Amino acid sequence: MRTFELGLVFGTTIGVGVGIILAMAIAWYIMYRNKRFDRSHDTEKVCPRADNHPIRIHGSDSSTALSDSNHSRDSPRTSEWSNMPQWLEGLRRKSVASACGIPKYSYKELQKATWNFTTNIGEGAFGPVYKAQITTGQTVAVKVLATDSKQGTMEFLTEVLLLGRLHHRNLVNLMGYCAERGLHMLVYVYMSNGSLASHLYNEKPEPLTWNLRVQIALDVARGLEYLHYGAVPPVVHRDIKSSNILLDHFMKARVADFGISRQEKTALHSSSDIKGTFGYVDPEYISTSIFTKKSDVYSFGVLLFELMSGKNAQKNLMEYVEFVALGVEDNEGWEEIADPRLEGKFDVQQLNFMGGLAYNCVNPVSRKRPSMREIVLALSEIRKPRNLETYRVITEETTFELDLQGTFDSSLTER
Ligand SMILES: Nc1ncnc2c1ncn2[C@@H]1O[C@H](COP(=O)(O)OP(=O)(O)OP(=O)(O)O)[C@@H](O)[C@H]1O
Repeated sequence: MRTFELGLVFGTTIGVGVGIILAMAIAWYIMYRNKRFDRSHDTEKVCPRADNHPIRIHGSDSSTALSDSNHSRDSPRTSEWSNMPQWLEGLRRKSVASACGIPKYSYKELQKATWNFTTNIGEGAFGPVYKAQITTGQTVAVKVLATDSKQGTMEFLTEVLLLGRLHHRNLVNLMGYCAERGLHMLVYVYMSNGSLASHLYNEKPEPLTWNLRVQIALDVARGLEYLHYGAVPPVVHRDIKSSNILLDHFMKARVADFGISRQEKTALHSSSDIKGTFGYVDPEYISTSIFTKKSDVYSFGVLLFELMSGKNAQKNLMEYVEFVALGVEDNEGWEEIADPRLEGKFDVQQLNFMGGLAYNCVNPVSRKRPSMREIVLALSEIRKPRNLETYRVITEETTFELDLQGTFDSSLTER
């Protein structure tokens, strides 16, 4: 019996010992592989998983009311993974690396492609933008994020992952990134016809035709509709304005500047955390500090008035709109606002419908504004000259009412 007990103790000790040695060997092997993975820069792609890392759709602003976009922050997996030892976290990253598929460019590649960063095409709040020709022969735009950025590389990569997931013909899609030498760069599709602002404000000789303006409005609406309803998690843009609408070779409009942290951007009031661009910011957001999809709708309404009037939103456009609205009655009167550069060449009915739609978008009460889905539907019908009657029927049947002086029935709308 005693011999049996001794054997049992001996056997257990050996078993535990072998188990510990085995576990240590496995841990060492995983760490070794992980290190090798981290070293292999050349083929590395962005790898943090959005559903495991808190995604700051637009900075660390916790007031964002778009609960869906904060979904990952509270997901059970976040806390599960955040307690993981570093070596296992590294292994997890490796396991999802191949799924990311966002090309990584080296600093040298982009340095060469931009002729040593001499091909500057503009400067935004994030930093300079360069035109570049990459090795495939494709022309791209390289946005260098400001070097004083407080954003860490991991946060940057998380955002790149989010941006890389967003693909739509009306978005300026991300083509790659670079995170090297303390610099963060984003590589975008090049938009050869510049910004909508540059076309509206006399920088280009030819004024935009009315039909093109309607098409641009619809393009932008579709891009925003995708961000609000097609993206997972949904994305609120937070800075819709004419300089963030870019035009491609075929004058197709695409929404730019979505999904990047806004903490570096100019706050409207130094004492508050309100972000956005003067002239476009939802007044309800200013008073509540809560940003919703409807805040994007407000900015889109301002953009529609900009398209109709050719007036700069940052130069008292909305005061002018309120003045013109006083003379609007029974769907008529918005023609007063028409851009003089159109020289009267526009469809009065279409312009009046667009005026009514825009006015609903800028309703001070956010829940009375239409959703981007409703806006796309309305603009698609406005665009078809013979379908204004159909448009009226659709708007009536879908319970919202395009009442120029009134508001949308909020039964279809949401925050
Ligand atoms: N993909 C692109 N293709 C062509 N030009 C671009 C592209 N992205 C940006 N630009 C140009 O670079 C300039 C700066 O753009 P950026 O988006 O950084 O700033 P912004 O939108 O003008 O201002 P802010 O950062 O305050 O919103 C703009 O003139 C824009 O037209």
